[in-house]
Amino acid sequence: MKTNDLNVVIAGGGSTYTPGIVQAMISSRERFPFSSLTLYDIDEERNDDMFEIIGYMLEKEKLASEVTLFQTTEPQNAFPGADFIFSQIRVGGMKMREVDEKIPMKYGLVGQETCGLGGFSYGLRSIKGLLEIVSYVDQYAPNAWLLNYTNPETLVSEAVRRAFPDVKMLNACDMTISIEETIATNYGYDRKNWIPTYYGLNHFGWYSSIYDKSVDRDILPEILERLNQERLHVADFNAGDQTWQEAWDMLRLMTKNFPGYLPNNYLEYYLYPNRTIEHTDPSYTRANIVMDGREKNTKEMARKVREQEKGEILDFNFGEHGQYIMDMAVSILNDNHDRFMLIVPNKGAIPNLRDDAMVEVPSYVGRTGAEPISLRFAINDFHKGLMEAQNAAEKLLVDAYFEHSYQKALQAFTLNQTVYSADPAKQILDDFIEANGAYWPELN
Ligand SMILES: NC(=O)c1ccc[n+]([C@@H]2O[C@H](COP(=O)([O-])OP(=O)(O)OC[C@H]3O[C@@H](n4cnc5c(N)ncnc54)[C@H](O)[C@@H]3O)[C@@H](O)[C@H]2O)c1
Ligand SMILES: O=P(O)(O)OC[C@H]1O[C@H](O[C@H]2[C@H](O)[C@@H](O)[C@@H](O)O[C@@H]2CO)[C@H](O)[C@@H](O)[C@@H]1O
Ligand SMILES: [Mn+2]
Repeated sequence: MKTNDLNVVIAGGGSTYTPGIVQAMISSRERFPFSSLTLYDIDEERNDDMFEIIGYMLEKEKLASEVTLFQTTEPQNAFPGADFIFSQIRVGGMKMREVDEKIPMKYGLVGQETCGLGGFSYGLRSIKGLLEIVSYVDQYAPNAWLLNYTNPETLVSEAVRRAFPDVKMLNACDMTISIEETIATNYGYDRKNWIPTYYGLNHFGWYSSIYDKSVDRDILPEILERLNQERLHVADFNAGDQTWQEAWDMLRLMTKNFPGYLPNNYLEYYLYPNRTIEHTDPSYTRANIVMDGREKNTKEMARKVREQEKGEILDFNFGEHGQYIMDMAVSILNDNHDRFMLIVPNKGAIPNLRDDAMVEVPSYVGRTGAEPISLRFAINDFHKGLMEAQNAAEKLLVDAYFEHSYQKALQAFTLNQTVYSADPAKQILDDFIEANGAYWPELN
């Protein structure tokens, strides 16, 4: 494997997260010596905006002569010669995210980007787009590592496992690291000392312990106690974002009612759909907030660069998101065996769960990829029951994708853990078929 002069491709180059990833690449350059960066996107305008912003960042860091920046909408120009590909596409963009969120709400169900039926709608679009990216990697750069952030992670990773079982790919989510960072900054810990044990499906899991090396013991009980006593405030990287404050308040409610474990905040959509519906405005959902915020902000940065405005142009802060994926790349490159939460085939990692479930567990990462840990205990019936039902729903949805099966899609929608009846499941499925059009596979 090449260890310097690395060629990096960002698939979904126009993503609002690209500046954060590039910032992490720049600050990790000694450990991750890259000499070219290619932005690949199907949307030329978004890609060009990002080309301007990233060009400005490289210039500012005096790297413009050391790093060649490319942009392209052609896969045959993007992928050949790549060593690392970071994937963060959003098939259908924010406009379709808005549809995913609003249709279920019309029928009184949770409308969310990755959870519930909105997540299933996004899943059927995203599988198609991500399999395309993996096929380009397979065709043009079979030795490259593909590090994937594209959502919904459990669904896309299940589909890739079936279609490309041998691709060199890691599937990651930044949520656990953001939960840890938020807790650490609120309560005065240094999470660099932590060895967390966590298990679940993506956006559907629990911490069972957090071993702190500085005190040589499990500090999860005291964190749970702190959560019981004190409000958890948004950390600076989500500052001013009311949606995240609501998420942390729901996290506290879950730890109060189901003590002993720290849940992923996304479980609120499955355990308390009534409450999450109550605090969501059905005519102005998260997609609208992001379009009016992060998306406009990115456009504005590109405009300022083009018009050579003076003063502070760069304005973004995604916390550990970029650094987390960069640290994985470094761990592969240097065979570090650092520990990350990854979405991997179970194969005994959770001993009392089916082997072929895609689960999220701590994994050590080195030159040969991910080595997941195996839990030293069987998970409890509450978590197991929730996961088994949700996992079966996800499996059925991926079956529906590959088999073009309406029946399997309806079963998946009905079994989704946010759904109380097959009636709304069918109505929502039919609405989604119409709204997604050619983004979805044909279902017969
Ligand atoms: N795994 C995680 O924890 C995590 C965290 C944050 C974001 N994400 C995911 O990252 C992705 C990007 O999020 P965003 O908010 O920046 O979205 P965005 O819409 O701003 O950016 C996505 C980009 O992908 C491009 N795109 C869409 N389909 C494509 C295709 N088939 N091929 C190439 N490019 C394509 C779009 O044109 C767009 O520029 C989403 O999937 C989001 O859910 C995941
Ligand atoms: O609603 P969005 O698009 O702002 O965020 C949805 C994503 O949320 C999680 O990632 C967060 C992260 O947890 C947060 O702390 C900060 O770093 O921003 C990230 C993106 O907003 C989640 O893990 C992703 O899967 C979601 O796509
Ligand atoms: Mn995530």
